[in-house]
Amino acid sequence: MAMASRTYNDAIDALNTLQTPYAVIEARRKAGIRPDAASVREMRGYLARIGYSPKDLDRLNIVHVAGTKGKGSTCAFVDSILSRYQRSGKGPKKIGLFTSPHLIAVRERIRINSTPLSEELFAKYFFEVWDRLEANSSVASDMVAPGSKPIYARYLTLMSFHVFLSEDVEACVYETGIGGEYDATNVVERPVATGITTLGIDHVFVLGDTVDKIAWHKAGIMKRGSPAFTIEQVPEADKVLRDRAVEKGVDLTVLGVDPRLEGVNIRPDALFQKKNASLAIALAEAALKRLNPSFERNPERLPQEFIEGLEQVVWRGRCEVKSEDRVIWHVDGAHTVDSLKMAARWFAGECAARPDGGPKVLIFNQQGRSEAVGFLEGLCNTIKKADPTGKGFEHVIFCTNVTYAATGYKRDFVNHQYNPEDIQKMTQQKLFAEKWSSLDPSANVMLIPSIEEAINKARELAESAGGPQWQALITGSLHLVGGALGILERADAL
Ligand SMILES: Nc1ncnc2c1ncn2[C@@H]1O[C@H](COP(=O)(O)OP(=O)(O)OP(=O)(O)O)[C@@H](O)[C@H]1O
Ligand SMILES: [Mg+2]
Ligand SMILES: [Mg+2]
Repeated sequence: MAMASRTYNDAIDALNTLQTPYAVIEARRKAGIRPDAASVREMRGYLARIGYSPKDLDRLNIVHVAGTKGKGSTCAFVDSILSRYQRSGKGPKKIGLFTSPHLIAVRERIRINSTPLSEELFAKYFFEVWDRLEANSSVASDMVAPGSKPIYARYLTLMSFHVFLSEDVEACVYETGIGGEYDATNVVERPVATGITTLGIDHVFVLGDTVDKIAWHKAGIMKRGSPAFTIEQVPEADKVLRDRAVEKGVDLTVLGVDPRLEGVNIRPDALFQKKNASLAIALAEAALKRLNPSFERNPERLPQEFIEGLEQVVWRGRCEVKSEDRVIWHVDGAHTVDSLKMAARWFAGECAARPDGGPKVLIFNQQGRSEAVGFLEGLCNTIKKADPTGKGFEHVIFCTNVTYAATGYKRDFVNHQYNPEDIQKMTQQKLFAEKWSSLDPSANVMLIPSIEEAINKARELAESAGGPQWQALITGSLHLVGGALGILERADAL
């Protein structure tokens, strides 16, 4: 692709061409083609094309995190703890953080010292990788097809290595994309530590439909010579993790909630988050030990840097509250059965603390996952049960992930992986609406095409009703939540 102009927007447009189109995804699904070891071999080939070997990645001192839920939160905790050591002059001078998916803009997936890469630097590194891939298009052709480019998520992973190596980052925290064994990030051979967060069911087509199959994939990031940590898991998952650790000769520690968290203000104040925090503590301790041999773990209490790092972490789009004149918005990007239960409990708790609050409104979407209809029952029942009057959501809005009514998607959210016709016809949302009406016939169920219009609808209803502030929950998809935050903050929110 010849490109005269090389702005951030040009980079995002070029990146979007690397998305696997919906038709190809469907064809693969039908043929039963799943990622396998070829994906990591391919990443090694691309690394060679941009001038690196997997050994170069050792310089980055990577903490590698896999899991079904809580990866991003755990990574953010580790990053935040390391950054406190940096400030006190006892930690790495530059810290990299690689997470997915993005909430508001693609560039937030690659951070240095907790700050998303600037648009300028993103564009610069994006096109450097692009040019190197083209200039060396036949290098390592035994590993990867000549002239090819990595698909979207793999391109960003590749680019992150180039960014962090070019910027002399001294420690990095990496979140896996999907799974572990065959994930693009698993090109990392010598991490400083690996962590596996809570396991559950997600990405069934790629990873399998039972938690033991899923655990097998996630365990693929554990590496001999690097300490591995996980938190208590359901027995089937626990067994697979332990068996694979033995097979690989890895020292795996299974952690309970860290008793040193007593008195530390973890938000939200929920067990799942304390588990994420406990895992993050162990990972940060392992990383600090590796970076600074004089670092000593204190088994009695957490150092101040840990406490501040945990209490002051910023991880957007998870359990966020925004109060407006007429509506209190609760925003959470949960999008699996288990995480939606957590989000529902959190919202129920917030409402219970406000017994005089107004009617409850739900804005929900989950695009492209047919099983998402099954997410609704738990959400509906949790809210009903938690309310002493038995009232659930009085108004329920299903919308698409299209950001704006007039201008459509923000560029960073263009997604070719979904069937455009389904979005146009709101096929998925109609299924949600039918299901909800059967779960709660008294709810006012609405179908609204864009996020902007859905938010405005809730505002209008609350405005015309008067009375106490309404209580809204926006959940089901990170794209929905990212778009909603941009609208609620009337800005790009980054
Ligand atoms: N340990 C956990 N167990 C269950 N739910 C969790 C856990 N940690 C976080 N969640 C829920 O999952 C949502 C997503 O959290 P987070 O971004 O940390 O996960 P992730 O593993 O990075 O997810 P993704 O698959 O989207 O990358 C949060 O909003 C929260 O409600
Ligand atoms: Mg996921
Ligand atoms: Mg994530």
